[in-house]
Amino acid sequence: MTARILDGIAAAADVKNDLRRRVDDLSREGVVPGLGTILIGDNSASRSYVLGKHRDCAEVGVVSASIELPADSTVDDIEAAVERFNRDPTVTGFIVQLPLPTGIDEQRILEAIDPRKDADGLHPMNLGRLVLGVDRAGVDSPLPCTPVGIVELLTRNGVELEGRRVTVVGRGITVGRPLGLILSQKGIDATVSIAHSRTPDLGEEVRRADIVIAAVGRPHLIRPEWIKPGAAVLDVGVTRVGTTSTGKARLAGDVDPGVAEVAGWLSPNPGGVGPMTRAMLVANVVQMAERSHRSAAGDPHVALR
Ligand SMILES: Nc1nc2c(c(=O)[nH]1)N[C@@H](CN(C=O)c1ccc(C(=O)N[C@@H](CCC(=O)O)C(=O)O)cc1)CN2
Repeated sequence: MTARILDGIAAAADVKNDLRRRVDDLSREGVVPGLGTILIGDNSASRSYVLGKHRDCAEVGVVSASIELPADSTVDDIEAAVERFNRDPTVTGFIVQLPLPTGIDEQRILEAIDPRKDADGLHPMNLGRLVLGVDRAGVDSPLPCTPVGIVELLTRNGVELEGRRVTVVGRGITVGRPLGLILSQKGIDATVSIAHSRTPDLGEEVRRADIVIAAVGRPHLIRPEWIKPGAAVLDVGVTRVGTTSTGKARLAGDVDPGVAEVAGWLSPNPGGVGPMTRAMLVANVVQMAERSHRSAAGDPHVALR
């Protein structure tokens, strides 16, 4: 068997086509959604992801602004940048690119973001709403981009989630933890296990899964012999494993390439979950612009707090 490809570039293009129409509708009402990004330090992968986010915004007519700070910035410097975007009316939603330089308290920075402008859905108020399974007055809170991108990639390819066993490998804040909550929500109804670096027999956890999502950053950790034939496998993690002869970074995903011979579906890496993460960020920004426009127009169902 050779796995069918979960093509993130194609699915992200479809998502962006839908978004372009929503952005056009907003612009007819004089509203232009705006993304802000804050990049601290000189991590080349982070820089490339942020550039991709600005490119995606431009493709659909969302404007974007960036703040770049040096690696030796203090918490106060970063909080000042966050405050600038909190107050900037042209920025509908913004993100602080992670990881932050060593020594910076990530939680403190995320908590400084106005939850109404939290385009990553990583503010404790928005994550708390996800845990509780509640919306504000029927208005969805922003959800973290990679988990929602994974759900979209699966559903757009017709991979059923209801009643399926999903093993998520990784318990980080941007992927594993929120993904487990989203997949087990009412309406999606998957049965989820979260495995991690201390799981005693990872192979055993992966073997029972209909869907495996690997987000740990350990090259080729997921072995072909662990995969249930026909399962869907999503490769999220990426690790730099050296440099090519032309000096470019050589990258490896979390999934061994041999998995393609056993799985029913496989997301390439690159070209799978990454483009969907970016598309979902643009979707969050557009949704936030729609919400604040409706609220300003006096829609009683949009109570913003
Ligand atoms: N503030 C955030 N920081 C981080 C997040 C996040 O969701 N919010 N997630 C990851 C990184 N990430 C998003 O920022 C991200 C990772 C990968 C890609 C992507 O498009 N990958 C491409 C390859 C692109 C390239 O090589 O330059 C692909 O997979 O095809 C986008 C976003 C950690 N930080």
